[in-house]
Amino acid sequence: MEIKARAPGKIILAGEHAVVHGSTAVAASFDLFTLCSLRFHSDSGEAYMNWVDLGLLEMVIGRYPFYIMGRWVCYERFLLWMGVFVELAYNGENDDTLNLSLKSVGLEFSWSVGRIREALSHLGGPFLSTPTSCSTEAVRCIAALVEEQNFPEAKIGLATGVSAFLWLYTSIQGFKPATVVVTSDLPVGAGLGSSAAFCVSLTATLLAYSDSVSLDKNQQGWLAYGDSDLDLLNKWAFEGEKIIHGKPSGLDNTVSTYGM
Ligand SMILES: Nc1ncnc2c1ncn2[C@@H]1O[C@H](COP(=O)(O)OP(=O)(O)OP(=O)(O)O)[C@@H](O)[C@H]1O
Ligand SMILES: C[C@@](O)(CCO)CC(=O)[O-]
Repeated sequence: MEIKARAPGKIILAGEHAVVHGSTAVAASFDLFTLCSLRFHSDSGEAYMNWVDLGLLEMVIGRYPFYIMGRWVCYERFLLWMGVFVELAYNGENDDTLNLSLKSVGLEFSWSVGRIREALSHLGGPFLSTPTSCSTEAVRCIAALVEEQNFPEAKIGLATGVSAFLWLYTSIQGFKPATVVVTSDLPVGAGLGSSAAFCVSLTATLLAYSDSVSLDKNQQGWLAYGDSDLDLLNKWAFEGEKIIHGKPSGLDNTVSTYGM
């Protein structure tokens, strides 16, 4: 199953920047969105595992030639291995990786989940229902994972977004192979809240896959989060914003979460 979530940008009508120092601001969301989609590889992985298990079993049985109902077993084995190869070809993506595709900024990343676990599992997540700040130690470990990706120098400003992704993903979903694709209508760094829309849409897909929010996934079209779920979403998005901004006021993620 693939889940998609979208979150809008924001515009500040009065109080831009002063809001960071505690002043009141007036802001609104508007109809440019960041869209995030998430698909866990294990959705198709079970079938693949079954074929491999069967294949291994057959390898053992196949060593001993015998007849079943007048036919040689090796005929069965041929069919079985054909099945394994077809399944492997189908599930080319069914590996142990976490893939992040940032379409609108032209960046692609892929980590082995084993490597992410090695770097981050000692931090104690997943935290899911308890929005948790990225500690200095976590920042250091995540920075190592980002550096290993040979981030293009010209786009190094976007590295904070990738760090926020790794923190939100592992804190909410732990260490699962998946593919995440992000597209956006919003220009980056233009004061229109692209970082908040990034954090909100990403968090919304991650939470939608958890038991912490209640969504009727049988409904067609876009679903809306309920009030208490929006609160959890907003708090996690704020933790992502802190990684990107340092000391944000929380206005951007709040407008993007509760906006249109
Ligand atoms: N579509 C996206 N894909 C990846 N990262 C993104 C995306 N949009 C925003 N970001 C992250 O957010 C950062 C931009 O945040 P920044 O605060 O500089 O701009 P903004 O959020 O557009 O503006 P403002 O906060 O003033 O409204 C990027 O450097 C990147 O880390
Ligand atoms: C308003 C904001 O976009 C800063 C703009 O200078 C972000 C924040 O509130 O932290």
